[in-house]
Amino acid sequence: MSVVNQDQDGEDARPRGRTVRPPSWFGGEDEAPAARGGMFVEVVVNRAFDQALTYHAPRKLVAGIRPGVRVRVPLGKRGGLVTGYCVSIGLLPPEGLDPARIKDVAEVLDAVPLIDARMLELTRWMAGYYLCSWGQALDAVVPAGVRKQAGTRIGTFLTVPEDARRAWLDGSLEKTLTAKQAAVLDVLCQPDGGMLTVSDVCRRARCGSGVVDGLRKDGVIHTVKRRLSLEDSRKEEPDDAPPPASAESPTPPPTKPKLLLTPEQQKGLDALAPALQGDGFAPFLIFGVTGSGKTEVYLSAIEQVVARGREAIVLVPEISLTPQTIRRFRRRFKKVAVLHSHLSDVERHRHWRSIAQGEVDVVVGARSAIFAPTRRLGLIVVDEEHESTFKQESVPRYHARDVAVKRAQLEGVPVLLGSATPSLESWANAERGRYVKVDMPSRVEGRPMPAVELIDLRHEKNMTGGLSDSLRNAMHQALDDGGQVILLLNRRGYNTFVICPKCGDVVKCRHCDVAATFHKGRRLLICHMCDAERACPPACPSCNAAVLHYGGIGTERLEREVLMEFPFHAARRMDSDTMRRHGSHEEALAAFKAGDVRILLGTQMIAKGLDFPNVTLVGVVDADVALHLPDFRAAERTFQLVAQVAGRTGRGDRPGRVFVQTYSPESPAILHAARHDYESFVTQELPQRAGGLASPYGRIVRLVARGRDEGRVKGYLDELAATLRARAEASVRFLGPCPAPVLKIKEEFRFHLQLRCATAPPLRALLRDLSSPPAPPKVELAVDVDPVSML
Ligand SMILES: Nc1ncnc2c1ncn2[C@@H]1O[C@H](COP(=O)(O)OP(=O)(O)OP(=O)(O)O)[C@@H](O)[C@H]1O
Ligand SMILES: [Zn+2]
Repeated sequence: MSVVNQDQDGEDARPRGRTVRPPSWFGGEDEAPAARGGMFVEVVVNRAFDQALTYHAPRKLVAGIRPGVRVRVPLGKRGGLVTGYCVSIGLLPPEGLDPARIKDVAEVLDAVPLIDARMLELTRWMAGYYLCSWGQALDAVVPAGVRKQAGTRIGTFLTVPEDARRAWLDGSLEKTLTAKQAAVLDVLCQPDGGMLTVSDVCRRARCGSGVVDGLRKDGVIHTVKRRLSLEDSRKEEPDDAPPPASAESPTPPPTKPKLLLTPEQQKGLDALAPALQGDGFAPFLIFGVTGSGKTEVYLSAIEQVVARGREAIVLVPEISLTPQTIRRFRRRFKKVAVLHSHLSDVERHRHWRSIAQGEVDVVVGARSAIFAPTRRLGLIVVDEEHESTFKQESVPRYHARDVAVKRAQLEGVPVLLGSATPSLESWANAERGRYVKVDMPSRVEGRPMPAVELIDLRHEKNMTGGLSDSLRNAMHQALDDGGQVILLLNRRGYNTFVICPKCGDVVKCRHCDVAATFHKGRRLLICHMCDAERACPPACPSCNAAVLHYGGIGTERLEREVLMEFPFHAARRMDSDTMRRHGSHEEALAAFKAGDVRILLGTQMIAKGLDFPNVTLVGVVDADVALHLPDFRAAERTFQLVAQVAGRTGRGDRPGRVFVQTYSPESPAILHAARHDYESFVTQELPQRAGGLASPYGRIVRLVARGRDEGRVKGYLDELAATLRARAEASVRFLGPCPAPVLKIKEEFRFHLQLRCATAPPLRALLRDLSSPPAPPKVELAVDVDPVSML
């Protein structure tokens, strides 16, 4: 039970409206603060500015204040209270600061620190690296549910003050009380009477609450308010609270014996062994083709670490948090916490507490699980390390893989980055000797990689509904042979654009500068940027021509084609339109696993990580979707997507086939993906990056200004760019400012500026302070370090 407010009684009795003592500026009439027995604390608040602020903790708060607890402190001219994190404590104020001008901490919010010293260090690194404030980084680390103490509540308890207790014990008090009042005192002065609510006391003393009220008015008993811990809050309100989301999941009985590692897996594990047994930072890149059994290596590595009494954090992309993945961990470890984005605040708080209390061995989760408050971390694993979803697209714009490497370094533990298609950044780090590369070049059980055929769409005559004759025939064959089929089309909706054949205008979203997508099921045009809907216009909005042409194929249209062509085989579409409901993802994958669904079609959510042995055919309906985006990673993304989806087949006893439909069969990304040849792709792609100082040869910071007034946004970014140019070292290269590839989103115009440099320090020095010129009203500036999205 954590005590937040030990003030006896008073709390309730105080006249309403009286607030906490106003922040005091130490005036001349007071003694020096240190002389009053206080301490000086550095506090970080969630504001855009970077420094920690110094406050004075008065003597009564000193006992409860420690680095990592949250405090309420006055901020600004009016001294309104804000919440911040105490990051350090000292007896003396920082040099040069007039102690007389230091304000008081008003309240300490946490009984135990929410973050430890290493997390403080990690967040400070994040602030410096990602050019955000320390407070913003701290708030990202501690989940909202923990900050709000979701699931706990404040209870009111009765106590007997010391003088009354003595009077009760020597019998002098009893004479002045009625029988019922005496019964109440009797209950409260019992050894277990320390933490009872009014209703507890009334029940035990068999009296009404009026008796208690009378005693309170007479000052014989007092009330205290205390925040109940999660567990006690639950005990107090059994009907109110949801059943505990157990961090310790019921462990399903092991249905399969543990796999015997293949020689290649064993070799990989042997390469990790010294690091797993040692105490030091050791980063590895596990480069293993699809189906090489990387997960098995992670599991064995984690076993070694858990056997030493340490904990492991495993990061996976959110879409890979499938029941299949979770089962694989739960079969092997008793105490697994799964952190996914559907957790309620209360569930997240419970997981967080049980991890912090050392009750969990393995934390499996998406991006933010990298901040899990483990006590004796022994290993971090980042699976599918190339996935762009590890990057957070709001402040702090961190990349969980890179934070994982930093955290491993600070905690002195090994970190495993695994992928069949590593990011070029990680690959370059391995080449430069920063990471140790562990190769797993073949599939388990000697299974061959699937044969890939490229279908050149320029020569295909008979394309309906997105399927070429060859792909169609291959599907028939695979299904007739009892196999299952995966079809990837990374574009949802029915038609991807609506165009006027007369004037050539495309119907756009009313709020964004993008073509609206036709969703036939809903008979609407929908914007994929802002989700705004509009009715299908009866005529061209620009020239009023009566007939509009609907073109471009999305998953909804593909589904219709598949249903018509294969009416006797159950098909399922998986995209964010059909998978809205919580649990629908699991349900669809279960039906596919059971063989009830024979054709699985969808967007990238079906392309990665799935392990279904009966899939004998994969079709990539349009490999070019991302190939021509204005983004230096377009080729890399295309390669990864095609190689990953191709890897979903041939994972069982039967060989797999892959058909890739493309208009660019000579493009290196597609050609090398078809040959499962990562290294040739990289060899070809890296030199393209070097010249432009693109990552991994250069560090990039992208500044995006946005606002409703186009001229103002443009003017501001131009001015900012000019200011920065004047200050920048010669080694910093400027790209822009110019309109962002998507000029307008949700009525806001966007301009961007990229700064590139071979090393990070000149960029950081340049961008630390972006306060001048100040952004005009209603213009926002986003600073994105190591940007992943360029649109
Ligand atoms: N030693 C082994 N013996 C037999 N089967 C194994 C062994 N190791 C792994 N497997 C099986 O091989 C399949 C692929 O393994 P896993 O999912 O770990 O591959 P992966 O390298 O993570 O692939 P991907 O990158 O494509 O997701 C799984 O079904 C797994 O159960
Ligand atoms: Zn829109």
